[in-house]
Amino acid sequence: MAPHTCAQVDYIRHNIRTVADWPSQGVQFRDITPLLSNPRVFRVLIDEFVHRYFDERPDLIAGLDARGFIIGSVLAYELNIGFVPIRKKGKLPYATVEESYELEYGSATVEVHTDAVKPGHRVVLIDDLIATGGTMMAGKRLVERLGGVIIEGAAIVDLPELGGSNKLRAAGLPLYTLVDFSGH
Ligand SMILES: O=P(O)(O)OC[C@H]1O[C@H](OP(=O)(O)OP(=O)(O)O)[C@H](O)[C@@H]1O
Ligand SMILES: Nc1ncnc2[nH]cnc12
Repeated sequence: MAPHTCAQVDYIRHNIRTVADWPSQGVQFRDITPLLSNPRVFRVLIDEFVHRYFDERPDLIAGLDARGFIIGSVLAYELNIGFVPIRKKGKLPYATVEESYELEYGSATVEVHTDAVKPGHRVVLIDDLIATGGTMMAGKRLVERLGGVIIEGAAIVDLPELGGSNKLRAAGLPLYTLVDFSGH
């Protein structure tokens, strides 16, 4: 399938809203909700990821709570494969494994059901954004603890100045991101 063009990536970039000093002073929050509310740009966005993974035939998409659920579940549906939610602690009812990590503005623990990923399953991890990389790294560890094999981590936005994408690549996780934001 056709790879994306600059026009498609620019269209996505221009529909991400930046909110200064939210949720705390000094944070430039990259808000993806305009990508979701406009059906044309939402389709372009999802198609980017569908094209990326169509020939790869992963077994599962694992989405990170909460914004990774929005794009991850639609992507899994389009690829006709299963979706696994990696949730913030305390929301999943069955047996789980968990990992804790630091965020740009706080700390968190995520968990996944122990039967959600089978040994040898080929998994794409997806989220909206990579900042410090802590969330994606925790997702990687969870999938690998269950015996899954991660094809790639994917996100709409990378904030390279926060160092997460470099850290993840150095830890052996290939990454696919559509839009970089640096500075203000
Ligand atoms: O690379 P990191 O430093 O880990 O940061 C990226 C994560 O932070 C945001 O989620 P947040 O924890 O704010 O939760 P939300 O999706 O529920 O809003 C974002 O959606 C990513 O999941
Ligand atoms: N700057 C940012 N914008 C949106 N989501 C984030 N998650 C962590 N840092 C973020």
